Amino acid sequence: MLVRSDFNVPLENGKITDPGRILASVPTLAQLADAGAKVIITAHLGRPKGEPDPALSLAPVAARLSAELGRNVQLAGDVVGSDALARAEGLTDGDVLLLENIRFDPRETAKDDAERAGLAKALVELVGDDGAFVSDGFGVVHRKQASVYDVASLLPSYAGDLVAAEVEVLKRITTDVEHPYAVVLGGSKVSDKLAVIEALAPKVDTLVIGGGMAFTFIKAQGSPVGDSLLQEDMVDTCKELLDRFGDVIHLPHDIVVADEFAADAETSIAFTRDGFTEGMGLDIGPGSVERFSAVLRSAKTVFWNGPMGVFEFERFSTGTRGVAEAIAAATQDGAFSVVGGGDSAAAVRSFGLPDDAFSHISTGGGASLEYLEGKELPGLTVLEQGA
Ligand SMILES: Nc1ncnc2c1ncn2[C@@H]1O[C@H](COP(=O)(O)OP(=O)(O)OP(=O)(O)O)[C@@H](O)[C@H]1O
Ligand SMILES: O=C(O)[C@H](O)COP(=O)(O)O
Repeated sequence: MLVRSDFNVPLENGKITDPGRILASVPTLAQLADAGAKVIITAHLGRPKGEPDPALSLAPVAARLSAELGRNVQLAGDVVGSDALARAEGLTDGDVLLLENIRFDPRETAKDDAERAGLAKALVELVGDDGAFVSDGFGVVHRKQASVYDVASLLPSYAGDLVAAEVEVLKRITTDVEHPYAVVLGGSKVSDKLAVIEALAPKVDTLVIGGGMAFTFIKAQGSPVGDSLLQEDMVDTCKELLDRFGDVIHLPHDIVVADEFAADAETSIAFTRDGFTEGMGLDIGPGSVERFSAVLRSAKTVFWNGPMGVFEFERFSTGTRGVAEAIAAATQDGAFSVVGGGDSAAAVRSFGLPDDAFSHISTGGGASLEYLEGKELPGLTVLEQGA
């Protein structure tokens, strides 16, 4: 049995700082192993450049998964090479084998269909032609990649329990949504996530934008943003979005500016209307936290993806904490709230907020967003079409 999981967890000095995605994957894996399947798991970590990168090895994941499953999880030394093949052949019923980071193989993310198909075939060889595929990495179902998409057309394929549960929750915030509906976007995957704004803006009452996402908009408003994260080629798109949806989009009006990207950086507050020419914006400012919190507290439905700042550094975590607390307060007042994304979930947990402070903590960031956008998710479509 081949299982695609999403173990793309945050790491700090080789240590997993939030095991949420691993824990969410355990029930499906335990069920399969308990039923006596020979379980071969494929997953990615980070964005290696199509070649092995020891810093992005799945070794810490294998160790944590072994502990959570209460079974030894072997880690193959390669993706689909001789070690993976030998280990796969040696599996007995109930054994669990984790393949090394699938993105160490350039075919995983190749644009060329034939290249991806080559890797998918190699994965099938590991489980044998009479094997099956369980797609359980919800966070990655928006990627048309070999281990998510192509392999599903070669084997009988099923959605795992995690994927099914995530889709169920997201359905609830795409149909008959209770208003006011607020979506909060932040984080660093600017080019991925700017594209969803056009689709989401007409559906929501409020679109709060913070984190690295905000600076392309601030530049579009005509203010300099120093060395902040910026998607230069999207500045014109952001101008258009502000023209069309200016009444829905809420941008930070103040920013915490750091003199360098460091935990102990010197900081100052800049007003967005003036901008700043030196340093980089690493958090939303205190005035923005207050304004964003006020609007979020009165929402009846909230979806949040992407931290408001570099929350990993205490000094730049205030904005993310403020937004998290406001959404938790709205939830307590009866709002339906979903927090999505590896780092967003990690942020919430690092503030000591319990998971049940929100209606649902999703393992999908980009995947959830694209689902809400109404986009077809290749990793789900291929399951519906069948092998
Ligand atoms: N102003 C900023 N400048 C640079 N990085 C930022 C800024 N604000 C937030 N970030 C970084 O964004 C990262 C998280 O962004 P990301 O878009 O990956 O969110 P996510 O919740 O993990 O969603 P996904 O699951 O789609 O990856 C964090 O590591 C955080 O430090
Ligand atoms: O973190 C995520 O959103 C998923 O694991 C997908 O990762 P990716 O954005 O690098 O494809």
